[in-house]
Amino acid sequence: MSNNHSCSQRLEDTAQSESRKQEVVQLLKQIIEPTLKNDIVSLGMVRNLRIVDDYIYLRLYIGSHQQQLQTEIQSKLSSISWCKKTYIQVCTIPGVRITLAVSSGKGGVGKSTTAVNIAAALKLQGAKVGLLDADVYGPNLPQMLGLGQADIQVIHTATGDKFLPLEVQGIKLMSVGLLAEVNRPLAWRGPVLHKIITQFLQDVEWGELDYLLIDLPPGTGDAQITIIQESPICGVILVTTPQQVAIADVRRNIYMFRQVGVPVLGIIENMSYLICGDCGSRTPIFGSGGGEQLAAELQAPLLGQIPIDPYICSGGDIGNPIAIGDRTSPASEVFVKIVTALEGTFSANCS
Ligand SMILES: Nc1ncnc2c1ncn2[C@@H]1O[C@H](COP(=O)(O)OP(=O)(O)OP(=O)(O)O)[C@@H](O)[C@H]1O
Repeated sequence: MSNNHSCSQRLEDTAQSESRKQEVVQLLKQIIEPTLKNDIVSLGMVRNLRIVDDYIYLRLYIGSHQQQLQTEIQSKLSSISWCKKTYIQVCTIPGVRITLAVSSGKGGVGKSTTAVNIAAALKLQGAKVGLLDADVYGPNLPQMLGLGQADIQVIHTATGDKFLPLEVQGIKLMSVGLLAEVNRPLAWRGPVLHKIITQFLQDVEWGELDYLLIDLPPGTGDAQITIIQESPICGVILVTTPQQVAIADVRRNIYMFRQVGVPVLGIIENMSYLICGDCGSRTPIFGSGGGEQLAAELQAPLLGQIPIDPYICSGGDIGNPIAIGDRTSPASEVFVKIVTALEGTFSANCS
């Protein structure tokens, strides 16, 4: 009898907690992030929302310029009669306004190449840019920016010891590859991987950045999920090639972002076509239409279609990204178009 009673009491408590949670979510959805013009719940900024007794606990993932959202949340939730207090854990990367992830469903589609060239194109437009190479399975951003194995400096700050990013071509860079021994695979697993990644997210002294681009490992493993859950990512840029098999992998990738609520900002189709040096005609070597199909499916914009260009490959090998090294090339024009769209969305370049 008493067992039945405590059981039904527990069910009642759960139902109450669930209806309170819905009430909180509805109020939070009334708070609009002014630049992105969408509510903070849909933008994935509110995570780990829990109601315990008469207290609300949540994590707020924001850029350095969005601190006022904390006050707005407190004020909005103060109207709830049963709530004694709201506890907000603010998760931000100090000094960083906009954090974006660059992701792909599978390896080798040009995700790192795209991340480096977007960073370079943003830099050329006057933005302060950082690149976090979190591709633990194949960290190659240092090479793509012309850096060999360099020592990472650690500095003492008021909030503890921090890694100092390297600076190359005006772009700040931190890479798991810089911690690895040359020619040795990074064989981190489970808790060690989690710790290294969270340290990377929290313990780098970036200074003031308009954009931090995170080059994610391909696919949907532990490393990706940790980074997405632990960082204030405003949105993800998905890189794919035009063929169907690449697109199927991106679909799995998208599911992972939707779980956390991180919005997909757009699709970039890489290796879309080869331009004939003589007549300028375009040949779709790897098929066509994949990026458009994905964009339609996701209702996200197709930000750009990057041609196959031998300079992209050789520039990547010698550390001279095409967006800097050959600014008038068709590929560079696509990167300019992509960053113009990003700046239109975030209005982050305030220099
Ligand atoms: N548009 C392009 N034209 C010519 N070569 C390209 C192009 N995009 C990428 N490449 C080349 O393809 C190779 C793979 O690119 P990249 O390393 O950027 O892929 P990735 O998706 O980051 O791979 P992974 O995640 O496995 O590291 C590189 O040698 C790069 O120079």
